Amino acid sequence: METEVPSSTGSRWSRVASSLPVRNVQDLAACPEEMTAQNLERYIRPDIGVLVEKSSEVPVIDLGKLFNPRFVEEEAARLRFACEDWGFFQLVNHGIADEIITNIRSDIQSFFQLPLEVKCAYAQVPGSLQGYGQSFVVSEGQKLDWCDRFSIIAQPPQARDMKYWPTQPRTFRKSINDYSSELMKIIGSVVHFIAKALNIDLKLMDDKYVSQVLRMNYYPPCMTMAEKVLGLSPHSDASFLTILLEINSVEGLQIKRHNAWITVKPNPKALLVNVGDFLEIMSNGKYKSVEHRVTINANQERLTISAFHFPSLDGVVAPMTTITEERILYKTMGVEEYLKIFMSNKLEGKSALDHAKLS
Ligand SMILES: O=C(O)CCC(=O)C(=O)O
Ligand SMILES: [Fe+2]
Repeated sequence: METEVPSSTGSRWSRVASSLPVRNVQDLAACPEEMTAQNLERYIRPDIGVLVEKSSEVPVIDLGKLFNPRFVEEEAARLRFACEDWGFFQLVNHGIADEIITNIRSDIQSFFQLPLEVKCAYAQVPGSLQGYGQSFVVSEGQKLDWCDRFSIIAQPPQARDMKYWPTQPRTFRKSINDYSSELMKIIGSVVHFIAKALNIDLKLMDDKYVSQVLRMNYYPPCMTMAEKVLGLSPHSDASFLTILLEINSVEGLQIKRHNAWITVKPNPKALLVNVGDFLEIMSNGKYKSVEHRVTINANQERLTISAFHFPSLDGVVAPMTTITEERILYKTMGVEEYLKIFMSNKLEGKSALDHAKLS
């Protein structure tokens, strides 16, 4: 492996996001004899809760309609409602070529099928955010997620450590690169319509989505106690906007709504977009960064790729006084400072957003 020192932006990211090492769950789940009560103890949650609603549909937004003068007004109103009321929407007619989606799906599946040592080797990038395993493991006693993740910085081009990106499967770098670039275009369009909906100058949002971190999530099935573990603990995203692609249409994502957990039905044609903490702060709470989590299946694995879009680490995010005549509810937050709070053990059960709220 090459040992060149990654770019300074890369190492700054890694200072923000360090994690304690834990065992890979894909490996654990593949060894029935190791699925002992003792080995599973750190994953079992006493508090999963059963308030699950199945019926409600996450709003669907058609990107084609937003670009069509005949439909734009109606569709923009639906976008506004989705961001205010749900914090989530399914983006259809997004325009990414089928081939690009098919390739990223197939390469992520192949990547997670590689032997553990191979995947781990790709993760050993000194001073970089790139990593394989679980993020956010900050204390020895913490409950663990039933999930393995592989993260990389994908944008901006000068900050990514492309030379360390996996070369297996052979087409992986190209698939990641193509998918990442397409998302940058889409996010630009979505932000354009969000700025319109909020009635603010688009320029004020230009710098809010320049960085993109991709996280590929692998949730193994858990035969023995699927209903007692979580793939991902409840959280809101410390991003401006997140775009999720479900790789294999296996259910698992739940959104908190009116104090119940709503299971999102996979839609292979859609990208799932959600408002992150930075957009909540910027919109002075008008748009909501909603809590979500991932549950586990007994027999089927689930795979997804999350794309988190952020301002640059040097940036700040402040509530836009023009959006609202109401009282300012959030502090001006440095992006790096906020991410450090989000990923640190200083939360003491509070959400990172609480640190951004003015009392
Ligand atoms: O994998 C999923 O369904 C959700 C992932 C997610 O919420 C995240 O990566 O922040
Ligand atoms: Fe998330």
